[in-house]
Amino acid sequence: MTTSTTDAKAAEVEDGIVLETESLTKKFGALTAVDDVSLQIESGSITSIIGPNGAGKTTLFNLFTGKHAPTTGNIRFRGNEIGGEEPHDIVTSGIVRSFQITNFFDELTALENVRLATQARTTGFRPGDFVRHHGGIERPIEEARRVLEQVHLADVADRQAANLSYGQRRHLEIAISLAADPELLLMDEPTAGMSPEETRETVELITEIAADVTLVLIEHDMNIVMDISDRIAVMNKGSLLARGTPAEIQDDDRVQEAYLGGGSDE
Ligand SMILES: Nc1ncnc2c1ncn2[C@@H]1O[C@H](COP(=O)(O)OP(=O)(O)OP(=O)(O)O)[C@@H](O)[C@H]1O
Repeated sequence: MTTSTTDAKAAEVEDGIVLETESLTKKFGALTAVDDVSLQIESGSITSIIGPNGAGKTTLFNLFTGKHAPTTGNIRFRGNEIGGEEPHDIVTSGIVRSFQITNFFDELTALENVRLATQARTTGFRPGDFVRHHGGIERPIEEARRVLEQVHLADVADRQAANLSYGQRRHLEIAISLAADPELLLMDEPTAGMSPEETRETVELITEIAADVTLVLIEHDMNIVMDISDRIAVMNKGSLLARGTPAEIQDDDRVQEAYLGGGSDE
């Protein structure tokens, strides 16, 4: 994303709030997975969502991406209600989720994988749709190269995805997400399973990406959470227990209690 595009998008965000939930609730039968959550995500910030197992973090992401429709309550993205919208429409509007599971074609190169994503955005071509032809691919390729550079994979652009290291494959996932030109990127445990070196590189990459894109992370590693977050939202048993800066969260007795009482994810 270019700086001018980012500026233009940021200017459209009222009060600097890019995503807002209001009394958001999701029930699965008798179970309330997300319970009356009102949360604001500021444009340009890194927000980490933390909480013990089963706290509702993934369900919250699934509500943001349209995988689940809210039972009650609202989700507004740049002022527009998106609760219950189709996943594809939500991606198009600017919310993209980066998956921790591999979500690309092993037999294609890194560049080809990202190019499918840039092509999907610029020409309507969908990954997996190899039959229809939608005209020129120079621009998508150019964009794909730029995105690979952004995630420090330019050197391995022509290597098959199958032959990338674990850390590189995870960065390729991030590249594919960025290729959709998101305004808000949701990342689910971006450093899970990584070596300390890969973790360090990924944390660095996340802070670089945050210059262009608003980020919301689900992250279990408290060192990373405290290190990179502007804001932390703590969930417990579906509810938003606390929200604040890393310093505020560290000092919050309710948070300590929830983690000690409810068991942590580690
Ligand atoms: N599709 C579903 N159907 C029924 N129950 C669900 C569904 N998805 C989640 N749940 C339940 O909702 C609650 C919240 O789950 P969720 O996965 O959102 O928690 P989480 O905070 O992401 O946990 P973890 O850190 O373990 O991934 C859990 O009790 C879970 O079993």
